[in-house]
Parts: sequence; structure tokens; C-alpha cells
Amino acid sequence: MSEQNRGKAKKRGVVMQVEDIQICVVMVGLPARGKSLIAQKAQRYLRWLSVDANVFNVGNYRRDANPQPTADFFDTSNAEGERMRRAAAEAAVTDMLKWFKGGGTVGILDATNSTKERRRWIKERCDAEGIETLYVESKCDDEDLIMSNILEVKTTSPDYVGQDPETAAQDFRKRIRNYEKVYQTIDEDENDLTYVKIMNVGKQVIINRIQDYLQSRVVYYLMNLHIKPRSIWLSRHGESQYNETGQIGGDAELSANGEMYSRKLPKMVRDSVGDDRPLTVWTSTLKRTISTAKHLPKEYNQLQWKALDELDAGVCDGLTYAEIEEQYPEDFKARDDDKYNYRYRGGESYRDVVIRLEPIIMELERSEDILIITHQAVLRCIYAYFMKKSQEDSPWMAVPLHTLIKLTPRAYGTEEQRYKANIPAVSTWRSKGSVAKHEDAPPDDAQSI
Ligand SMILES: O=P(O)(O)OC[C@H]1O[C@@](CO)(OP(=O)(O)O)[C@@H](O)[C@@H]1O
Repeated sequence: MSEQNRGKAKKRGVVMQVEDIQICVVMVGLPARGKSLIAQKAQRYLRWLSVDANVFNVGNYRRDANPQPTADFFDTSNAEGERMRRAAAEAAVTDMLKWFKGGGTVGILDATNSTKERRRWIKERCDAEGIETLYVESKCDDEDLIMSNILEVKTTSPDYVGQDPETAAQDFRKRIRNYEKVYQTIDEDENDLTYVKIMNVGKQVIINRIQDYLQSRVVYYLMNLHIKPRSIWLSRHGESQYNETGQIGGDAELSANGEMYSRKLPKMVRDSVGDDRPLTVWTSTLKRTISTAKHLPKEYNQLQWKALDELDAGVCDGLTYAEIEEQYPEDFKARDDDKYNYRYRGGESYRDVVIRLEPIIMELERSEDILIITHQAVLRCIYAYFMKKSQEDSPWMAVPLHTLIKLTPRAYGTEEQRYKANIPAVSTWRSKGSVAKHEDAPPDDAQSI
């Protein structure tokens, strides 16, 4: 917490704790500089880590009053436009502060916030409530990046729905010029602010007065983002001898079917990549993932991560679900009731796995094409990050064996493709309340190759 906020809290006679820290992340930048993308990604990352985060998009508030304005609306000499835009900012900030009062942790104010005056006003409003401010300026002089953002906006923004794309693009460029007339970058006058300036989505980063752990976590995440096109391939290990018998955990070798999958995987990956470029392969430290990777070409760099090891089932390691129900009936039920939070005796919960996967996500954000060969629970957690799955649903997700998943991050979400190897395997999916060890998973839409 900043000294100033700590002082205010003390004055109010409140004892502040680390968990009480609340941060308003204030986006700053011209239109088409990737601000919304950064805001959305930060929200997804924080929520995945169970930090209560919410984006407040001023454009959405403005659209309530004026759904499809032309560029002239954004001209500062247009008094009516100015008034409406001010009212939209006021409404967004008021809602955000209300949300903080209800216990929210990181509120992300997504707008251009392009003048010093506007930024000062936000700081005063937040200071008065004991909320820290972290300004995130996205600057961009890479014409290709700006062009691709303009393209994205004109095709996806509700401001231009139903309009001719060329006219929309022209209008949007004019809107940007109107903002350029008044835009003030964060400079030395504002050195009392906590800020991070990101040039061309991560090429260069300047940070100022970062004050606490949560702020530095957010900043570190933002520093690692890039938007180069790339994909991430996910696969479970081939069927293991434990999978065959329905036992969980352990460090068993592949079954005969699992062995077949490890032989087919190199071709599946090459076909999906579309060319011969080598991928970097990450496995866990357990035999079944390492064996699954063993036929991949030598040019593929392989790295083993302890963080990718399967969820630790503690005292239940090596048992079948039926045995767990028999020997630990209360635990079995407790896990079904809240699978995300249930921690095996002497082992882990899904929540624990997410925490240990944080460095993996950070490294994934920094990296380009990666193939990850891991386990059912770990794969669900990684998948949940990219596909925004809730904590309630993700532990129950079907991730069949012998299936390759390709995820491709795009500006507004992640695209997914699944490829089936067509090599038989038991199903390790279990529905709530059942003990069946080889129950059929719900149908998935994987294509067979
Ligand atoms: O959380 P649930 O659904 O039990 O799934 C995790 C389980 O999946 C298993 C298979 O049943 O993973 P894996 O195939 O990697 O061995 C178990 O080892 C692990 O405990």
C-alpha cells in the first residue's frame, strides 16, 4: 500500500493488511494501441489466480448514451461530445468505486485517459477511497501493429456494427487524429504516479514507483506479454499402465496403446504445425510424459518441469476412485462437492496446482510455439487460463487421452482445435458422484487424423 493510502487508512482508524490492498489499473493510450487487449488479458490472468478483477470499459458507458458516434463526436471542440464523454467516465469510475466498496481487488479502467488532467482526477477519486492507482500506458509507433488494431476494431467494435468496413476504418482513423490533438504522454510532471509504459506491446518497458507485491505481479505479467502469432499444443501423456487399471497418480510407464500414441504424436504435431519448424517441448518429470515425447525429432528442444507433474493425490496415490470411496468416503464426497478447493490428505487441490503453474503461464506468455505434454489435472488448469473456464467447471472438463489440442491466442479470445489419434485408450473421465473407473467421457468435437 502507498504511504499516502496507509496514512489515510490510519486516520480512519483502520488497520490495513496485505489482503486489503485494492488497485485501480488505469489504462492510458490512443485508440488502437492494444489497451483493451492488455486489460482483458490482465483480468483473465488475475481471475485465474483467484484475484477478484474487473474491467470497466468507459466506451461501454458512452455507448449507452451514443451507440454509434462519428469521429466528430470525439473532437474536443464539440462541447456536447465532451460533456457526454465526461459523463461516461464519471459513470464508469463511480461504478468501479462501488465495486471496490463491495470488496473488489483490481479494477481496470479501460479508456484512453489521455490527458494529465483526467489522470489526476482519477487519482484524486481513488486516493479518497484508499485505492492505489497503477497507470499502464500503451504506446505504439509500429504502423503494422496500429493497422492490425484498426482492422480488429473496425471488424469487432460495436461502434461500427453493420457499417461498410472501409468507411469504418476511415472514421476510426479520424477519431484517432482527434485524440492525438490532446494526447499527453505520461512525463516527468507525473513522476509521483505509479506507472508502467509499454512500448509496442512489450518491446520496451519503463516502470516508475511500483510499490507492493500485487502491483509488481501485475507489472511483471504485462512486461511478458507479446502479440507475435503463435500456438500452444497440449497433450496428455499416452495411456499409462495406471490408467489401464484405473489407479490415480503414481509414476507408471506407458501401456501398449500409450506407446503407440507416442509413435504417432510426431506426425500429428507436424501435420498440425504445417511445416518442419521445430517446437520446444515441455514435459513433467514423470515417466509417462517423458516417454510420450521420446519419438519427437531431435531438433525439438525438450525441457522437464516439476511444476507440470500431476496433481498430488497424497494418501490416495495409487488407489482407484472406487477404493478412495471405500477407504475415504468423506473425502470422496468433499471432493465431489468442491473439486477445485478440495485438497487430498497430504496432497494437493486444483487451487494448489494453479498456484504452482503460475511460472509456467508467465513463461508461456513470453514464449512462442510450445508443445506441452502433461497430465489430466494440469492440462485442465492450463486450458482454463487460455479458455477462461470457471473454477467450478474446469476440474470436470473432459480431456481425452490420445488427443492433441492446439490453442491459438487471438486479440479477442483463444481459438481451439482438437485432433484425435484414433488409438484406443481407456477414459479416465469421471462424472460427479460416480466411481466408474472407465466411464465414457462426453462426446468432444475432436477431428481424427
Ligand atoms: O482430478 P481428477 O478428475 O481426479 O483427475 C486427476 C487424475 O487424472 C489422472 C488419471 O486418472 O491423471 P494421469 O492420467 O496423468 O495419471 C490421475 O493420475 C489424477 O489423479
